[in-house]
Amino acid sequence: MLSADFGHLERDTRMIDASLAEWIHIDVMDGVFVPNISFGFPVMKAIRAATGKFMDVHLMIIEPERYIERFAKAGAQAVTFHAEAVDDVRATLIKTRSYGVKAGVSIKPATDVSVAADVLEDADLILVMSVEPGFGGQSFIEGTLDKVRELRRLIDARKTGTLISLDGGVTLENAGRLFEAGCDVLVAGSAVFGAADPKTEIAKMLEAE
Ligand SMILES: O=C(CO)[C@@H](O)[C@H](O)COP(=O)(O)O
Ligand SMILES: [Fe+2]
Repeated sequence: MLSADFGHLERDTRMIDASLAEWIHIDVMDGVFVPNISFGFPVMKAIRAATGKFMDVHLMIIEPERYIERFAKAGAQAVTFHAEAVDDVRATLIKTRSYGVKAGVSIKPATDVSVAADVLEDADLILVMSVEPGFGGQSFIEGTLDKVRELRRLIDARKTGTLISLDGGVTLENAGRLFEAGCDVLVAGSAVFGAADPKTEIAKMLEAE
């Protein structure tokens, strides 16, 4: 939703609600963990009120453990924090699950995949960043696909059922090979909202699976 028209947030949320997209992805930025500020609880609640879709909250904030419970109470169904923002990734995942939501951990492009691989048993979702977090509309970083392949192999071998989500620079052109590399979820912002027909664009991306 970062790429939505905030002047018409309800309209854009309802448009995604009527699409084939299964999840709505909410990017929360604090201007400290990343050099950009997006929005917080009131806006998230407005989005929640306009859709029944699964709400996937991506926290790009320092000290995320202070706010996870509030996001869960505000209607999030998955809450993902950044591994780089916490001292103890496993403990934060366990705490997140205790609030009754799916627990996700995200890794920045420069963060080693082992940081996520080490906690698969306690993670419902690994969010692999394929751009530097902070802004929509950036180009996909190819090197991140190796992380997806490695996580796919480990998740299948250890049967943890953890979902792999890829976030940043996803387009209709690359969606097919991202699914092929092992992604379960693709997050697309500018490619959807910048398309002439966003709903058709989403449908075509899903056909690429
Ligand atoms: O978390 C982020 C950016 O930090 C993403 O969710 C982007 O907002 C995705 O936007 P596109 O790269 O698809 O434009
Ligand atoms: Fe995101």
